[in-house]
Amino acid sequence: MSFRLQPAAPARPNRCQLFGPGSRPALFEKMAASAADVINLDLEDSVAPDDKAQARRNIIQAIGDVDWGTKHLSVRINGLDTPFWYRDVVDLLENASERLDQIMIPKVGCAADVYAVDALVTAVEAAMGRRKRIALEVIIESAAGISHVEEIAASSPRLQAMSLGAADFAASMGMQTTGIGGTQENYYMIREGVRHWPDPWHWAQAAIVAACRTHGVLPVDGPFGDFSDDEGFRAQARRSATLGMVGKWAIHPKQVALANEVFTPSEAQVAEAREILAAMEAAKAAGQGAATYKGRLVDIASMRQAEVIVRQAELIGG
Ligand SMILES: CC(=O)SCCNC(=O)CCNC(=O)[C@H](O)C(C)(C)COP(=O)(O)OP(=O)(O)OC[C@H]1O[C@@H](n2cnc3c(N)ncnc32)[C@H](O)[C@@H]1OP(=O)(O)O
Ligand SMILES: O=CC(=O)O
Ligand SMILES: [Mg+2]
Repeated sequence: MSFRLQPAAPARPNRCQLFGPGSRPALFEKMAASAADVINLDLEDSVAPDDKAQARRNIIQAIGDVDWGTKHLSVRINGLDTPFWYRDVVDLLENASERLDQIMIPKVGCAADVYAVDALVTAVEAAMGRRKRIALEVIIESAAGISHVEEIAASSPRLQAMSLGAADFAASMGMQTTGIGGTQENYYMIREGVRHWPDPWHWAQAAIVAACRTHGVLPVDGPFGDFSDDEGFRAQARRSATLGMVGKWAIHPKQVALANEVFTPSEAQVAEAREILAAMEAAKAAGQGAATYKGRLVDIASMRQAEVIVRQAELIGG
């Protein structure tokens, strides 16, 4: 381990981020009543250009009027390549109540993109005398974003979370698919005549997790478009959780329970983690750094692995 300790990511649950278009205010109360940890009110790609101004007004009003409980409340602004983003930031921070927790920046391609939003947020916060410091989250969803993922993760002390946006990522990379996340029919290997489908998102996810863990940011898996396919969602989410991601987006309310299920460690996982910690405490007391647990090696690294699971459960209240 480097002498620089790995910074901890923000200690808040982020198992599911539920999205809804800012142009459909009828959904806001339903989003607030959901079991998602994070709410993303959208001004970007789910809102048509002619509806952007009204969507901003809807969101500003709802931030103050709706009871969001303890949810982490985030608004996705428009990308820096559009004429909309600066007005999104200015209108939100001049007019929305202090209930707003976070701004999500889509299509981030380099650290300077985050710097630009941070500078504007900082200026408007100061001018308005806002007391709550707004957090930032970013979406990695372009070739530039994944190429600069590490500098983006290090770009601002406001940065709390980073998601993979599979739809725009696929488009930017020129991937031959219209699917949003999940297994891709033509991405397969053949062994002895049998097809196997590897995960085309794996490397981007692993790069995001490494960048996030280096800089104390929460790594999150983005959308899974086919909301009729529960098992497909589960499989994608389980792969993400196994790689170190803390949560996943829901683009339909039926995906919230699926994400919460996968990103909440099961009772069996937590019990096993606690048993490993106990086995290692006993080993240490006996002057040993390694022990046998259920016929397999556990050592001091196993304690760090077990602690990840116990910490996740404690964060969620398990
Ligand atoms: C690639 C990306 O950028 S993804 C992120 C941006 N995209 C989004 O934000 C899209 C979010 N999702 C949606 O807009 C919608 O869920 C859609 C368009 C996919 C489907 O909408 P609908 O056709 O209304 O869905 P459906 O009829 O299945 O809805 C079932 C119920 O869930 C409600 N519902 C639908 N979407 C949401 C939502 N996002 N949040 C909360 N409730 C919702 C509906 O109002 C309906 O409620 P009811 O039973 O009380 O009538
Ligand atoms: O914004 C999300 C995406 O998948 O694109
Ligand atoms: Mg996108």
